Amino acid sequence: MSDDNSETTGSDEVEVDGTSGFSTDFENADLGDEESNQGLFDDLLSGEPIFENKEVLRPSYTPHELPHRSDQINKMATILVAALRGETPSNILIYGKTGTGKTASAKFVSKELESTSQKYSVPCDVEYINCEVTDTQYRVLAQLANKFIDKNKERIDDRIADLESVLDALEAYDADAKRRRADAADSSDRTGEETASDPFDFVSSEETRAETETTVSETDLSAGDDSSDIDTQSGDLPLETEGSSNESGQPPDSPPAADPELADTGPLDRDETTSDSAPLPPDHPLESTPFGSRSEVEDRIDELEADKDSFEEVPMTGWPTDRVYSVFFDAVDYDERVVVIMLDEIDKLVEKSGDDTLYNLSRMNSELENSRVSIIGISNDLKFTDFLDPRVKSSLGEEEIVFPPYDANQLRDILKHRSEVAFKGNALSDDVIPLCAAFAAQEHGDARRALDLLRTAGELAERSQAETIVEEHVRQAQDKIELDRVVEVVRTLPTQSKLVLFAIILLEKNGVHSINTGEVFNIYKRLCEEIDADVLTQRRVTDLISELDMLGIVNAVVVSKGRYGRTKEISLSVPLEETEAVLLSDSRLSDIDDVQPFVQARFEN
Ligand SMILES: Nc1ncnc2c1ncn2[C@@H]1O[C@H](COP(=O)(O)OP(=O)(O)OP(=O)(O)O)[C@@H](O)[C@H]1O
Repeated sequence: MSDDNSETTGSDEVEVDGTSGFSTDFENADLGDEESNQGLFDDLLSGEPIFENKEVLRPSYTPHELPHRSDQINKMATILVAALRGETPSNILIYGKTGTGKTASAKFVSKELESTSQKYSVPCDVEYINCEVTDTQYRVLAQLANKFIDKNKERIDDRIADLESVLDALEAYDADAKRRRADAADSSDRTGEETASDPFDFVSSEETRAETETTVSETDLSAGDDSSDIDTQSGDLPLETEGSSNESGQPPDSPPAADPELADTGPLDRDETTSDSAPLPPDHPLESTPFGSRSEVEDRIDELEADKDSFEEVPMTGWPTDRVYSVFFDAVDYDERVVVIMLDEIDKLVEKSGDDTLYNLSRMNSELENSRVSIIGISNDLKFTDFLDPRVKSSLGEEEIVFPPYDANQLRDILKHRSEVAFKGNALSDDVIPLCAAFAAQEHGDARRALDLLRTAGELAERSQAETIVEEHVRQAQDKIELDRVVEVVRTLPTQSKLVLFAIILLEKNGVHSINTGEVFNIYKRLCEEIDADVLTQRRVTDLISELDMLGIVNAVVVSKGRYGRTKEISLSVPLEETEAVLLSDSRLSDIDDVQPFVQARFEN
């Protein structure tokens, strides 16, 4: 490239001189950009977009409405309402095939549960874990421990803020008292009369309530409980447990704490130094608190700060599991509350690391003092409980909720709801939703698949700059999704299976129909030799062919050959060229250059 400026600017008209060189270059660069823009994006931008909001068709979107799931949602709510009464809800196992709305429904219910618990100031936390991602006991416990530590810290901050505002109120109250005292002294000086007693003497917050023998009214106590139920040593207010429910005299559905903020200051706030006489005046800032003096409030703040500092986050690896468990346990039990732990894809956790996590979680309640834990397990494998310890199995499956597959009509409703938000006014032709619903219902009533189809059809229509989505787009979308699935399955096959599949492809490519196992085996052997791979026995290769059949990549049918016995006839069930391309993208298989001779040699053995 030349150093000459006039050349690099690409325009002869531009003069470059020592003084104006910079600005001329700059202007020219703009011009150059404009000229070099070939409108790559302009065409695409010019078409009216079909989508109003594509995000609502993505799996990550949580819908506000879940048609055809009200039975399951109501059943979950009926079980979980116990948490709002301070009782422990039964554990729930949710089953159903993929895409039947299990996760969406469980998340919907837990959102409602949390917001209702906030509305009534009943402490209840829901934690969601996807066990496909978090699939060992260590990781599950560490993630839960850290989440509860964060929640505890947040609550402590709220409590400290509440207590600080009590201190502020005390200060203002004292200042006011002082001022009024001074006013009173002034006026008595002026009248020359002696004040018999100072009406504000006893209300100064500098003095302890113990000194003035004041008391805390019963409504000051958290959750409106009868004070006789409070362990005056620890200040704990035990949650109702089986058999002991209602011993506190609090009806299960009684309204929550009269003053949530102060109830929230925690079990330790109950004051042991209070006595029964001489109540504080009703407008005193400590009147509605369990504290007897400013210093008690300050001590409580210090205590909370110390608690906060004592929490130690669990690292994602490296600790012994029992230490992680104990941090998790303490974090959960720090506060009085009901905790619902939602374990999605719970079968993956059991498959990967056994049932220890579930065993530990399900026996926690017998040891927890302040809180209670309830588990919701979600699985699309109906048989995973067969691998569980019987104790875990019976504890986890206290309640079971089944999510049946959607039929085509139900899928149609679901798609209709979403499409109203997802697409522009007339973007859908009439037959699109019924066709997407029908395809997905054939699959196994999978709403995710139906939504994917609709979104992909929309994208294909958008790409072809069509104004409306039509049936053809849905069919193309179906092929594309199917191909994407095949590509993913083939890409992740083990090398030996890839070699078997490659052998089948080579035979098909060379016009061999009704391929039998022996033919596949001969070509497979040659391919192995070519890339120096171990050669499996013909019996193993037959097994691999059956696996490919189960994955839907090949079709293997047993046919009778009369007196020659029975044989398998194998054919490819996926598009040949695309599958071959995926196989050849594997670096080992791409070493095979000229495959023709192998196929020609197939009858030689
Ligand atoms: N009744 C419904 N109404 C609206 N959308 C739904 C409904 N059921 C499922 N969906 C949507 O279908 C998709 C899949 O649902 P979800 O993730 O809840 O399925 P799942 O049963 O948990 O599947 P998996 O077992 O594969 O996790 C999500 O995008 C969800 O929003």
